[in-house]
Amino acid sequence: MAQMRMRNAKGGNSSEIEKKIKRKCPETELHLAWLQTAPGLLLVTLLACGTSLWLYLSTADADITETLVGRGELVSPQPRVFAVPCSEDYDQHKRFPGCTPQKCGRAVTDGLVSREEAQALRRLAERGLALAGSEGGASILDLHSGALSMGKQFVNIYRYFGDQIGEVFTQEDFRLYRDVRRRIQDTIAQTFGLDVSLLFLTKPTFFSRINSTEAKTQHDEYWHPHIDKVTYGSFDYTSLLYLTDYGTDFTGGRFIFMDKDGNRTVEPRAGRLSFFSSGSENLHRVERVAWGTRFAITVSFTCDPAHAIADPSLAAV
Ligand SMILES: O=C(O)CCC(=O)C(=O)O
Ligand SMILES: [Fe+2]
Repeated sequence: MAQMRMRNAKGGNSSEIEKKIKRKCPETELHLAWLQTAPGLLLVTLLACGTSLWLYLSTADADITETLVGRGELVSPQPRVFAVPCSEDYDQHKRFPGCTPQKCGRAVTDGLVSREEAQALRRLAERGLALAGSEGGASILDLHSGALSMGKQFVNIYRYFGDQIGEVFTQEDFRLYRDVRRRIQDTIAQTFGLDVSLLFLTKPTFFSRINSTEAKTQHDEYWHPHIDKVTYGSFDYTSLLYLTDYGTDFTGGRFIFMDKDGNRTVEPRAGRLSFFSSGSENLHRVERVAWGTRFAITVSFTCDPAHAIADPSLAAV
């Protein structure tokens, strides 16, 4: 009973207040009535849409993605070059005149490695990785050090498989790797205006195989943003040679430059080479692979002779 009374009293109070408001501002009612007419509804709809669009654009800005090179394009013979100002990272390392990046940027070419060569390199990677592979979604094979993902860790193929490795890889495989490495080195030197003899292959250099299997260890988490010069130390110029096609062999797995004003992507394609200066001007990540298998090789170069490595070879066996 008491509650009923209270509700009645409250109801009485609120209608009193409404009456007072209407008495003080009769135009409020008029405005509300006008909004229910056809032009009024149109105006309300336009205002609502405008506000949503503004909200969308102002929050989506940071995620705007520009495709630098799409899967369907063929960039050949000259690389497509995108200049970016060099970061100060290189000041914290010893400088090597004629090599240390003074011009920074990224470039992509489809004219350096043929689809057939890419396929031969992919077969090489498949054969090597078939010997073991990670339990999670990312496996690597480093022909220089011999590191191969196995379960949750790595083994050294040269030690673990001994002479048998000569039955998995041929001299021709290593010749092809060497030949492609030389062409990449020449192209990097030409594009960045370097003396090619001052540029050296550095480690790690590895084949990667990525699929959508759930990560089991940190080694499987390939998608984190990173700076190669920070992650790998010796890198001055990074190159990535893709061995499979985005959209056909796999989905997701695009390469993403994470610039302050938005993302810029490179869509992998078999035989496509992407290369860039390794400092923080080229912060990047790999989009998670959603479906299929992505193969690539990371081949990188240093200006510091102390970090130079020899080409991988079967002589290591
Ligand atoms: O495979 C890629 O596209 C990128 C790999 C990468 O960022 C790296 O090896 O440092
Ligand atoms: Fe990287």
